[in-house]
Amino acid sequence: MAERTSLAVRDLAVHFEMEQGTVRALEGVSFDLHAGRTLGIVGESGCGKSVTARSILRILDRPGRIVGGRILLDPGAPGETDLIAMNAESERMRGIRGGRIGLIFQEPMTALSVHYTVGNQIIEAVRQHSDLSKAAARDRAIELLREVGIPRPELRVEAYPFQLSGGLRQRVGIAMALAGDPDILIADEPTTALDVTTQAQVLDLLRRLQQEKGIALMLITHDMGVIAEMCDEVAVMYLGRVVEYAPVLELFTTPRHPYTRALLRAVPSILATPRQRLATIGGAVPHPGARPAGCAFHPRCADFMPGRCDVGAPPPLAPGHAGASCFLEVPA
Ligand SMILES: Nc1ncnc2c1ncn2[C@@H]1O[C@H](COP(=O)(O)OP(=O)(O)OP(=O)(O)O)[C@@H](O)[C@H]1O
Repeated sequence: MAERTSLAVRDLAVHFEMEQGTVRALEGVSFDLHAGRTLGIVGESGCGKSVTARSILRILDRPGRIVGGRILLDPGAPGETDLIAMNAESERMRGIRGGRIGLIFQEPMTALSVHYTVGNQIIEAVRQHSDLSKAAARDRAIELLREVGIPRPELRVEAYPFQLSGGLRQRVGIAMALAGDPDILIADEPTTALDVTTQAQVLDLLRRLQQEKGIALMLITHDMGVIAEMCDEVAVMYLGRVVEYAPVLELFTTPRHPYTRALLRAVPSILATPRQRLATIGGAVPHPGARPAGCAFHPRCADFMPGRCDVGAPPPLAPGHAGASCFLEVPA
């Protein structure tokens, strides 16, 4: 059966207008999310992973602005919708945010309030995206807590977030993300704040939910171990661009972009110690406001070709096709 593309991001560009000038946080970012599959987005801090997620959900922080591209929900289907063309605060976009597309944060307290019980917060989220009565929504909240593996959910529904451990709180965060019955989930570093054992449990949970529900999952991480364990395809980002896109096995066996190779070299014991965080690679990521000419990675690149890589930008990737945006891929 042909896989269904749930979301297609095309040539997404995001700018932050700062006093010091325009920061081009994203430039020409393209990728697809497919039902039942997981796309990993990986790269060092500041490469644009969170800005990508927040753009899809239309919750970009000011002064961030989407200045180009398309974000197509159900691309090619009769109901295809470009999320960029929608008013971020419109009722329809609010329905999509948390309804069709759920978001799991690194720190679950970003999504939870300290003032209300977890039950009341999930009930509220369920009711925002359905016509259920309060009593039926409460039953649904208990069912969601059970689904995410919270023991004794009929008691825990009355707990306040601060009464739960970090791991249980993240499970509640996942239950909140599932409250609108989404078919697309965006998880932004969902396990970074957790200890190693809890990380493994939360990743298992995400994988199980994704497979059972056929969800299209976009998983943002720094962590090549998480990528290896969880993802079908991977987009490697550097300074606001996707520099390599590949099926996960190809990425680890035949990485094509020197940046991907550097990331993998920085985690030499990847197979021995999964979930190890990326070590830093040589040099620092430049600020997007001071993007180097040519290929932005050239000052740190082991394969730098003077007169080529510092002059023109390598051709961008064709969306959905494996490859690297690098002059090594292009005949001289
Ligand atoms: N609120 C903001 N104001 C100004 N610039 C911002 C803001 N948020 C993001 N940026 C710019 O966008 C770039 C990308 O940020 P983003 O948060 O997407 O990176 P990231 O890859 O998610 O990093 P991390 O792994 O640290 O979360 C930043 O380097 C910064 O220049």
